[in-house]
Amino acid sequence: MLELSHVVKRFGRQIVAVDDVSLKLSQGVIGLIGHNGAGKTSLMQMIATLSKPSSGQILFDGQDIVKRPDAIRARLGYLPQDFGIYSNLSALEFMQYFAALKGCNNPARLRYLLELVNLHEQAHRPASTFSGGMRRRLGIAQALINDPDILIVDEPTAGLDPEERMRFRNLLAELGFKKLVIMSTHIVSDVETIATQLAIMRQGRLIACATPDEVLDQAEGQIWMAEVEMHYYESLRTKVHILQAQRQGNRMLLRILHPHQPCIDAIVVEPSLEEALMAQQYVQNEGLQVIS
Ligand SMILES: Nc1ncnc2c1ncn2[C@@H]1O[C@H](COP(=O)(O)OP(=O)(O)OP(=O)(O)O)[C@@H](O)[C@H]1O
Repeated sequence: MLELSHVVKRFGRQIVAVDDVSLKLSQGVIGLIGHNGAGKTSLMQMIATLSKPSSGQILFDGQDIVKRPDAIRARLGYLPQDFGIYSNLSALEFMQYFAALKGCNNPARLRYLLELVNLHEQAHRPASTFSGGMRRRLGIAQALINDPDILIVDEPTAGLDPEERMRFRNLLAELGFKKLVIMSTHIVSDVETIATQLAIMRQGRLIACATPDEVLDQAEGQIWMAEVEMHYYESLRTKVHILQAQRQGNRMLLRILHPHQPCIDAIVVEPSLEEALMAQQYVQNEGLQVIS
């Protein structure tokens, strides 16, 4: 459905925000993961036709979206990172406003969407009084007005409380059964349970694209747990990559990233997805140091 081929986005001469990204996506939830400045927003804005690639090509159902932006715009929903609601419109009026902009005249659909995002009981309340999570859910509802095939959501869970986060995740997971949902985040737990694929970006480059299980498999045998004396911890930490250190009296309980047993008594453990992603980025970036 969506095919990116050698996509580059430059800002001026110095900044390469997206660096030679190639990717094929169909339906499901794609978790676009990367630190601040990795290039996630720049990539999403190009897919949403809000900016053009400096080079490379993005095809939607075989059509070049730079040459034919309308082809994808009609089938796209977009929730930007800084989606703000500042007016005194009620939730329903807000939806009606966006529906008019998108040429949709279907009151039943607007009611259905407010129900879908669980805001139907607040339909007449001013949206400016909504919590962060409610605003984002309203943002999703407006992004779905045209029943898009592709839904792009940029850091949608930033600033949400745990319950709102969970609701939001469930909503995106449901949508991902039928549509292509591209969700950017730097919080792994946001996509851990719902992503069918993870696209991992670092400094503009796509360093991996794999299912969560594949990412976990690749880190198998590299995450270790050890309990060590404090003085040993001090020397060990300069030689291996410590993912987590927890003090327990005079000892330290450690989770360590290493290609083989990093110290006596260390036992290999199942990686969490976050650890597996760190393993992947670490290997790509610095290489694992082998201690003798
Ligand atoms: N309009 C712009 N002009 C100049 N540089 C830009 C512009 N937009 C983005 N950049 C730069 O491009 C790089 C990638 O930024 P981008 O916003 O795409 O990253 P991101 O992964 O979405 O980060 P975040 O998680 O903070 O939103 C950064 O170095 C950023 O400073």
